[in-house]
Amino acid sequence: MGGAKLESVIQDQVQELLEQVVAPNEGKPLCIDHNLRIAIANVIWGMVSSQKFAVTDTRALEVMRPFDEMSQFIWVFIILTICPALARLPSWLNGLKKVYKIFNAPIDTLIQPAIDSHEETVDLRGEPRDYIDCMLQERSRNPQLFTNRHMIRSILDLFVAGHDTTSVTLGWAFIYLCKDLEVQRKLREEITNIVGKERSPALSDRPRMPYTEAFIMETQRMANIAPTGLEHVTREEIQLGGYTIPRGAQIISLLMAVHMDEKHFPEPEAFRPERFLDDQGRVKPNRALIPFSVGKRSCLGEALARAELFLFLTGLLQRYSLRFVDGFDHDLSCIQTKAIVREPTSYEVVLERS
Ligand code: HEM
Repeated sequence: MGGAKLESVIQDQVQELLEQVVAPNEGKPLCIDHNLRIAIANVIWGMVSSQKFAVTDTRALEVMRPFDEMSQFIWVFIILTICPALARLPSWLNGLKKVYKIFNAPIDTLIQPAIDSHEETVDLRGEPRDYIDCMLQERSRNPQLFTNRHMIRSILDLFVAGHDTTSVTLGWAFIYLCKDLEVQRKLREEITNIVGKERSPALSDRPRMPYTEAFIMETQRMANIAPTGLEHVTREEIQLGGYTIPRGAQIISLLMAVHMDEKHFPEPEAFRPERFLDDQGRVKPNRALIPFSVGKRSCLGEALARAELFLFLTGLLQRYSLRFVDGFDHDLSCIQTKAIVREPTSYEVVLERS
């Protein structure tokens, strides 16, 4: 799927969010988080299948349900890790039956039917319409490369890696905007100056919007939604910072430790987009900002995530100002049960047309 098509998939979701969710709730307390989660799931599903879902349609979000409910049956995996032989018991005895049922539901109702219909309509030599087409074209060139199960698994990977990460980052961005109304004013001023009110913000506006860019960078630095990278294994012995790390060692990078290091970011606890701007107000990159990690196995969805963050934020702030409900202030605390993604505790915002 080309960049322009992906941009319009995101813009559609932003417009629907504004028209169907925000407009009817103008001036009222709104927990926008749930609708953001639907919109981001729909963007991923649009990229995977070209199917367009309305922002009130939760079918794509259902793909995330098993992962959201994982804590309920995590004990099954713990017991099977301690005693792998139990996996050979019938699934109704070792608890796996319930796990399979929950995981298979979105595969049976959404993912497999989409793969089946793509198999009937794909042009194996033509321009791929979406991710499923790309996979089918690749498999036609090399049938041994992967199976149907691999394909389903890789679609689930896109949801797991690309869903909470993006929607939670937006959730933090709204908190920072409500906590610092001066930052919000500057951001909205830049949107008005560069985009105006007549058309929707586009990715081509981005190079001319350094304050917005700096705001997103500072949000990612402070929010640290992925405090660590994924696990990696060293392929050979390396020397690092005076330590010898043997071949085959498991490595997890602490991205948050870099973002909160005052050597790289003075007064790291302060939210200051200006730290990413030079004297002339141009974006000043900092190599220590690594929310997507670094190297060959860094985030595969960085470009998509950055496009989503920009278009959702600017689309919303173009038309609305945001504030917390009277008398409320978020203390930047996170939900403790989410082990991988740092998610803020819930809050409501009031959106007023500007
Ligand atoms: C703000 C949003 C996002 C953040 C902060 C983020 C961050 C990260 C981080 C830190 C890693 C681990 C890299 C490492 O261990 O070295 C990662 C991996 C990955 N991300 Fe993202 N991500 C985001 C959005 C997305 C999106 C939208 C997608 C795709 C739809 C995606 C797909 C992936 C995949 C597939 C990997 C594994 C890459 C590999 O192992 O080669 N991410 N991401």
